[in-house]
Amino acid sequence: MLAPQPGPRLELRAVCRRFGHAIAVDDVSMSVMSGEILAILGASGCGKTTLLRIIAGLESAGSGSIHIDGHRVAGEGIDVPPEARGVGLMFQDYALFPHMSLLANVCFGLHGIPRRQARAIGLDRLREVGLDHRSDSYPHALSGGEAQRVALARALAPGPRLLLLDEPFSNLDQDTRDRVRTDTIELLRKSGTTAMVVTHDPSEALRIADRIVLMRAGRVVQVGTPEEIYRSPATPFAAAALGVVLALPGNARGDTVDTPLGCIPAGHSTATPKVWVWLRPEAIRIGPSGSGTPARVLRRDFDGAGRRLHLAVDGLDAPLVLSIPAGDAAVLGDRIGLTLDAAEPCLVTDAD
Ligand SMILES: Nc1ncnc2c1ncn2[C@@H]1O[C@H](COP(=O)(O)OP(=O)(O)OP(=O)(O)O)[C@@H](O)[C@H]1O
Repeated sequence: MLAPQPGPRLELRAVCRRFGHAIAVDDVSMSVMSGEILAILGASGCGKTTLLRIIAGLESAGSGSIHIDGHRVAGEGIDVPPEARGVGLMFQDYALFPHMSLLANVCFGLHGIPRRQARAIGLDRLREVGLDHRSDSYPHALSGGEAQRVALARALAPGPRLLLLDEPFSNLDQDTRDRVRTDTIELLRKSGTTAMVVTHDPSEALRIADRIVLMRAGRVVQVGTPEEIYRSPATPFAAAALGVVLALPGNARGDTVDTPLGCIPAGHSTATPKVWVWLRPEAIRIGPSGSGTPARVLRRDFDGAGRRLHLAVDGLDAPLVLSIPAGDAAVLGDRIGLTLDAAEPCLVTDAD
C-alpha cells in the first residue's frame, strides 16, 4: 500500500454504474474523512450495496474515479484489485466460514505475517468484541449477535484503511440490535476506524453517523450531519426520509408565508405565491384552547409513551396528526391551541 496523502480517506468522483439499461449508481461524488463514520441511507434498490461493492473493488465503476488516501484505485484505466485497496467489507449475513474456528475466521485476512503474530492479533480483536474465550468455537455455536461481533473482529483484524459495513445490524432482533450497534460504533470510534455503514433505517443513520449520505435512485440527494439533514432538509423527499414531516399550505408575501397555523419567515423568495411549508412536528407547540390557532381534537390514539392527536384546523384539508406525551394536561379538552415555533427551521417549496 502506498503512503497516505493529505486529504480525505476516500473520495468518489462522478462514479456511475449501469446494469443493462438500468442505472444503479448515477454520478455519485462524495468523500469520507479519516476516522469518520458515514451512513449511506436509502430505500431498497437505490444503489447502496452496488456503491460499496464498487469501492471495495468487487464491482467495476462504469465511469468516474475512486481515490483512497489520495491514490487512484479505480478509473481512467486503473483498477486496483480488492485485496490491494486496504478496504474491509462486512456483509449483511457476516459470511463466516463454518468449517473454521472463530480465531481462524478472524485471522483469515492476515496475510504475510508470521503465524504466531497473526494469532496474537486475532486474539486481540476477539478480546475487543468480548469473545476471546470462545476462540476455539465454531460459527454454528454462536448467536446472531455473537456472529456479528466475530465478523466485525475479522473485518478489523487487517487494520483496514476503510471499513464498509452493509446493513450490519439488520439480521438481529430489536434488543440485540440496539446493544450490538452501540458496541460496534464504540469499537469503531475507539479504534479510529474510518467506516461507511449502509442502512435503510433513518433512526439508525441519525444515531450512528458523523455524516449521512442520502441516496435515491442511484443519486446522492443530500450530504450532511444528522442534525443538518434532519433540521434543514434540501427537499421534501429528504425531509420525509429522515423522520415525520408535516406539509402546510401557505401563501407567500415577500419575506413571510401565511399558513393556517400562523405566519413564518419564508427564508427565500418563491416563484409562486402558493407554497408548501414542510416542517417537523416539534415546530408546532400545543397549548390550551385560546392560545394560538384553534384546533379541534377529532381522535386520540394511544401510542405507548403518549397519544396521537388527530386535529381539525381551519384551512387544512386533512387532519393534522401530532404526538403528545401521556398526561399532557393542556389537551384534555376537545379544543386546543396550536402555535408555530418560528425558531424551528422549515422548508418552503412552490406548490406547483
Ligand atoms: N448484478 C446486477 N445485475 C443487474 N442489476 C443489478 C445488479 N446488482 C444490482 N442491480 C440493480 O441495481 C439497483 C441497485 O441495487 P443495490 O443492491 O445496489 O441497491 P440497495 O440500495 O443496496 O438495495 P437493498 O437495500 O435492497 O440491498 C437495483 O435496481 C438492482 O436490481
